[in-house]
Amino acid sequence: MSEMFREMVEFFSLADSEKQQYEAKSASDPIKCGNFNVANTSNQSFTLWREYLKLYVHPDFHCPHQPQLLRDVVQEYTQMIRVLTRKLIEAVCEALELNQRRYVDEILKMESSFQLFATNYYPRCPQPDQAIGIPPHTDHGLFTFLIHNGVAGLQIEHDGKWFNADSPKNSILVNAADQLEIFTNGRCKSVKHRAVVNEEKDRISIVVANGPSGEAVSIGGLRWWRKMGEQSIVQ
Ligand SMILES: O=C(O)CCC(=O)C(=O)O
Ligand SMILES: [Fe+2]
Repeated sequence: MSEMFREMVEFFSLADSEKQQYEAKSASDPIKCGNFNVANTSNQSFTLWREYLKLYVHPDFHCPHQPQLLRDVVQEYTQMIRVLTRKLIEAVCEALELNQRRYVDEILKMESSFQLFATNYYPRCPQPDQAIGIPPHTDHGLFTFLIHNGVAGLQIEHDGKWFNADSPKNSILVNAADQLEIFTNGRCKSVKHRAVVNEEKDRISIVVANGPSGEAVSIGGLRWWRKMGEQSIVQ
């Protein structure tokens, strides 16, 4: 993990001219970075205090050439996360008495699953109450896996209130995401969260989002819930 944080610090320290080639042009760019802008969501305007790098890493792997070791560490880490995702989906199927083989192998197609690697760099902010790292949102995919450099910032919404949700350094925090909520027909709720910034320390978080295969989506689960006499949470 510490190697990955080192590589990420190195990436964000690259000259702007080097990073510019990856500047986000469209949402589907396989490698994209960006920084400090204003976001408008649900009639609210936020000043975003962060720099980010996002990579599509599975089924096709994309990564900048610099810094040199980045490719290897991202490849190793995301491969390990795919194994973990599969185990967690198997556990969810077991708990809900869904046929694992059918859902994990045939429908979710974890071998060709979609995977996104994202790093957020939140420099210390002179006016933390006037800015935000990332505004409130839920993540796409089945699960997201989050690690950070030991600086607090993640908050989770529960019953309309925000709570600090900082995991210990060197641990992986797992969040349920949108397609898991659909797949389980609402039993696992996609967690609404945001990242706040602080005046004292730079923060880095590394987030890996794992979805089912692009061609599979989690429709299989829906058919199952309908068969069991439940109304699906999506049409
Ligand atoms: O930095 C964090 O703690 C949250 C990051 C996040 O929610 C995201 O990248 O989707
Ligand atoms: Fe998120």
